[in-house]
Amino acid sequence: MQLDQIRTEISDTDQQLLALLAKRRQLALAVANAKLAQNKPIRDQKREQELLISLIEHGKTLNIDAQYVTRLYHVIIEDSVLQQQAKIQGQLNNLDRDIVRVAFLGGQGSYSYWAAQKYFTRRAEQLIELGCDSFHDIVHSVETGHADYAVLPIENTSSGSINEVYDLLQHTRLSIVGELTHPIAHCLLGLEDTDLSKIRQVCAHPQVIAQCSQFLQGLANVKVEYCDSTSDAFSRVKQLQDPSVVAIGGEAGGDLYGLQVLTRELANQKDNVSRFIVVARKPVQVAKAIPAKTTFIMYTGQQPGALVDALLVLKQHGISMAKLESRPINGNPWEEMFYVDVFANLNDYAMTRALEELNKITRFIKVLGCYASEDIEPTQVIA
Ligand SMILES: O=C(O)C(=O)C[C@]1(C(=O)O)C=C[C@@H](O)C=C1
Repeated sequence: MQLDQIRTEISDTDQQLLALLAKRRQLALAVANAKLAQNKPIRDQKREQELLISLIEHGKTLNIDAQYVTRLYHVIIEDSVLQQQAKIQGQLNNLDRDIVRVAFLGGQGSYSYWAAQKYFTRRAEQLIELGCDSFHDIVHSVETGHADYAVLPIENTSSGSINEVYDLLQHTRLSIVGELTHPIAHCLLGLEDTDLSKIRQVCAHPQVIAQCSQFLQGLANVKVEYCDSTSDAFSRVKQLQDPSVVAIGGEAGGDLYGLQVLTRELANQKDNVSRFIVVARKPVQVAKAIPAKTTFIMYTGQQPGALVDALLVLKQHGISMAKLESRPINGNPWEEMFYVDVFANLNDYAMTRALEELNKITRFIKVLGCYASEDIEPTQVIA
């Protein structure tokens, strides 16, 4: 066969694969409704294990190795579970809207832009993108009704918590209605004729600079320019048309600005992932069929053992904590507000009781939201 002929067949095969994946998605959505009717949880790890084992076996007869099958399967199952969750949440909260207005940091190509695309592609026909210059403006645009949702980065595996976002959550009446994680693969990006040895200036967002600190320390005589967002860094490089000026950001984002990848994997940690939260004016309920997280803030006071006592309440009700963070309270030096993420639905009996008890022993407590957990653990195959 000629090269062109073979390629045509490959393209045809890929189209068939896509059509089959689309069909599988539709079947998964039908399963979601059947499960709701039968009061069953969305995730069924036993079914996943059986499927994966049988696929691995079948793969062997087709000369497809187990690792390849497993990798593909993880992607397919993650999509299946997230599609089902989004559909059920949409139905429960009457969220099925054609057009949503979403505020996020930066413009097209910023990491927050991709996170917003990823989250809402399962939830809306059309996105109106409202890029903002600061976290404050993002929150404000939802508070004032200019946007329906905001997507905000809250933590990163390399640079840790994003304090500015935590502080904004303390003072807003918005609720957390969703979360997602997004891999952050930092690259050095520049104009086509950039010579790595002649770089003079690197443009990046402060969070990105923190996540790539080790790489940046290794660059001698290079000025680091702080930018409002990753997309701001891209547009500066594009506008300046100076090959000695480069940006740090994601490859897909840089591509939108015609920038070339010069080096990859700049983050201090290999697994560089950011967690984003989605906030809105109205809280949502999470269906029982879906694993939920609840986030609340509390001020315990400074008496000895106050935090331990509060955490013991969670323990006594069998509630696991996903994260504990503390932030200073404005105007009260050395006093701390605690932010607690727990694996629990706000409507669970245990969670209701725990909050009642916490209410009695803390000086201040406020629920920031209850939302579907999008942490989809890969299917475990028991050897
Ligand atoms: O069969 C089901 O119960 C489904 O929900 C479908 C499916 C899948 O996509 O294969 C997805 C999630 C479950 O954990 C198990 C399997």
